[in-house]
Amino acid sequence: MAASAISIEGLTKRFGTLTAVDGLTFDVAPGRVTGFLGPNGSGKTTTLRMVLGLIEPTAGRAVIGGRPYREIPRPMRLVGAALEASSFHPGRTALGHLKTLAPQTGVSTARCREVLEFVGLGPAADRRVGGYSTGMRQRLGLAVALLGDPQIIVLDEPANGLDPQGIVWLRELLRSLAHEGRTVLVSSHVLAEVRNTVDDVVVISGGKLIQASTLAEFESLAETAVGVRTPVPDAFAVLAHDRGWAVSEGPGGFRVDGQDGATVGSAAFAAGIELHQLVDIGADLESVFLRLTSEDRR
Ligand SMILES: Nc1ncnc2c1ncn2[C@@H]1O[C@H](COP(=O)(O)OP(=O)(O)OP(=O)(O)O)[C@@H](O)[C@H]1O
Repeated sequence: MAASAISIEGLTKRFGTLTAVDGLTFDVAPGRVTGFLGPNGSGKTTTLRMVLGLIEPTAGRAVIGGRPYREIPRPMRLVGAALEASSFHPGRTALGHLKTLAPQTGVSTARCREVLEFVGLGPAADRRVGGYSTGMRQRLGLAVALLGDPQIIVLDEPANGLDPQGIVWLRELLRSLAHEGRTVLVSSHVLAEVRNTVDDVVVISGGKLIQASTLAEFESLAETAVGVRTPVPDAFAVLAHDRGWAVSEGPGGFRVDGQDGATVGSAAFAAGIELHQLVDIGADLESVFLRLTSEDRR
């Protein structure tokens, strides 16, 4: 397989006068989980629908394993996708649903049962999907995606409707799929939801690419901060003022933005200021995400 499992070049989709996806170019690498991030309505689903050959691009192209989706023979053996969790026939059982997909995927009924077990739907395999919770539908969507044991997995907001336990389970599952060398592309409008899951991020806003990098590079855009507790807040406030630190005071103590613990600790020590707590507060990635995606880049 080519170095990038999914390759998107100048991908554009217009609906009338609305440009939903605007000249997107990025690659998705195998062996990694890539988060496809953007606010509601930023064009994620439209992009994924083009990747999966469900709608035609207005311009540009998307290729999977070197060819457009529609040219892949038995695509479900190469690419597994879950776009909408709600589009299952409510009268069908989960097993019945997978069995209808088995011939085109070239898999057995045993494989259908196996994959339902794998996503935690074993006990519910023979129940009608109409009675499923949102989380169960998400799991069924995953079962469909994984049915053909594909190398490339594309999931649209798979964490929606999952409870916290389900989210942890999903995270482990996606990590293990990537660990096996598979390509995992997963969309979300909630950065926090995927932050512990993804290796790479592709961030879009208004249909345009904002950032495509490793998560670590993305995190480096965020400013660090330090939390401080001191029995002598007035003295600390004077020190912060003297140093020109951006400081705010809350019920839990001070927050110093843009500094690290070593700088603040040394300065306090030199000034003879007693500290009872000094903590590095992790980079505030959520605010970077909001800032990047709310700026008007159109
Ligand atoms: N078939 C369509 N006809 C007209 N407009 C559409 C169509 N599909 C999507 N859009 C519009 O394109 C824009 C992007 O929608 P899209 O569903 O791709 O965003 P999204 O990032 O997936 O959002 P969400 O997180 O809410 O699912 C939106 O303004 C949407 O209303």
